[in-house]
Amino acid sequence: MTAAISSLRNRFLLALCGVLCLALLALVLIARYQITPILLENEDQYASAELDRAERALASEFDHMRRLVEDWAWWDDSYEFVQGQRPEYVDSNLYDESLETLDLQLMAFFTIDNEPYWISGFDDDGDFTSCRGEGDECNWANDIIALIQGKIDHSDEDTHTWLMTYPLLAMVGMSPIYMSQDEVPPEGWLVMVKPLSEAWLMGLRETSGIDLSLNILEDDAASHADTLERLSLSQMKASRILDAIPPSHVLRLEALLPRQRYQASQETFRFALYWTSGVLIVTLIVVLFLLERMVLGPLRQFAHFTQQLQHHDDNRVTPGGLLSRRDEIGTLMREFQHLREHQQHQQDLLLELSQHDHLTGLANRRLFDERLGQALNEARWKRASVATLMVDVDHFKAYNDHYGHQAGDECLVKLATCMNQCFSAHDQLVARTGGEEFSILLPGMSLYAATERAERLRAAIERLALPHAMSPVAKTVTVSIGVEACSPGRTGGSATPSVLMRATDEVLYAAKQSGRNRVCNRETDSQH
Ligand SMILES: Nc1nc2c(ncn2[C@@H]2O[C@H](COP(=O)(O)OP(=O)(O)OP(=O)(O)O)[C@@H](O)[C@H]2O)c(=O)[nH]1
Repeated sequence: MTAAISSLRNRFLLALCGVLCLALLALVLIARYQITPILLENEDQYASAELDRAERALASEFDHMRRLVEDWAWWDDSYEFVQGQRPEYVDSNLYDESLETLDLQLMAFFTIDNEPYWISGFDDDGDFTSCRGEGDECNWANDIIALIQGKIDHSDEDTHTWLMTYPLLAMVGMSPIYMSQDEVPPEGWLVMVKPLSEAWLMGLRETSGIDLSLNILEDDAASHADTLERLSLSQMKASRILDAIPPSHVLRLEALLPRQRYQASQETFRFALYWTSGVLIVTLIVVLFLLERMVLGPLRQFAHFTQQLQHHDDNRVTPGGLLSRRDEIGTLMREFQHLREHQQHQQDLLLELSQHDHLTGLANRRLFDERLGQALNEARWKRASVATLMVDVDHFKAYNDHYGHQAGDECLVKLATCMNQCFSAHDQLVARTGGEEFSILLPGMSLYAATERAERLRAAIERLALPHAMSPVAKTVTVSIGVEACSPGRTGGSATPSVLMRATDEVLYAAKQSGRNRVCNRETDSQH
């Protein structure tokens, strides 16, 4: 789990997914708190405009009613009728078909004193009645008449229209009755009551193009503000209270409206959201792909390379593709390469220092022992012999004491050079294994051959003729050499470095004991 999270790729993936989620969340929040309120406000305005339109359609019905009632009220026959002069007016005008044609429920004439003069209309059972004043036959209309009388009481001498909710839902038109030509005071009032039937409402719906309905609420405390109820995602209901009598019954105009704009806007927003999400996801994939190609892949290759180095595969070549890059990874790789080369150089130097003598540059004891061990192993396997020489400078203490330590050093260097020249084959090794003591490894060489080569070395040193005034052996610097060799036949292939060197040291000791400036091996040693 930790490894999964610590992976750079997974962390990038997580970070980019986080960014994607934040972006989507931001979009949703913008939609919720910025766009949706605007859409809802637009919807409120649209609903209000539609209610205005419905009211205008209703107003044209009022106009129609006004013209109708004024037509009849300003007719001379009507004027004379309310004066009581035209008894035939009833039969010729106020009959059932006449009212049906005009689509009226009731037509009532009032005297100027606000008393009912004549009432014609259909009762609750649809039976037609026409009677004078408030005759018993017209009792069914008493409530309507009382309401109209109340209106007449409070009105000026002008045409009025209004809506009535009780005892029936109707549109009422009321006009003073005038003579058409003469300027005379009104003689009474003509009132027409048109029921707002379902058929009328259908007509209103057709002319307005709005799904309208009129509902009566027995709640005079209802709010007069427009209300909007969102019924579903596709439909809403806008309501407005209309002025109507009596006040105890409230008339509410309701319009069922489609929510096309809201739906279209939502659809558009959803479309934008999907596209944005899509673009973000594609961006994320592209970013991840580029990241993988440009950064993570090379980094993984680099990490793999360093792991191989760690597992001691030091010879591995730094991937050329990474080295040749011109970006930061290329710089990193080149710096790493420089560091590696520097480290390699330091390592070589350390190895050199740890395996060589700083004065003479010859191998030291550590390298000599290592190479001797290898040579013995190889000889065992090849069934070959290995010879070793130990070279000691005679009376070197006296040399030092006489010529000084510095001159002693120089003498040692010259001797080392001479030994190197004498044993320069690639498998031969000259080492400084003590202060003024040297050891020489001669793989594949017999005791005899090694003794002969040792002798040549001794002579070569003698020929150097390095002055040694204090030496009791000679006037020049001389050396004593012990020679030993192990051969498969003699040692059975079981010789070890320490055994061989101890044996060599013993014959060197013998050479010293027998007078110095000589070469000794076990055979010459046994002769002494
Ligand atoms: N100048 C110099 N002298 C060294 C160095 N290493 C060892 N010596 C000297 O070599 C001398 C060795 O002395 P000894 O061990 O007594 O041997 P020796 O005088 O050569 O006598 P024999 O070996 O018995 O012939 C000492 O005086 C050391 O100080 C070195 O690196 N430089």
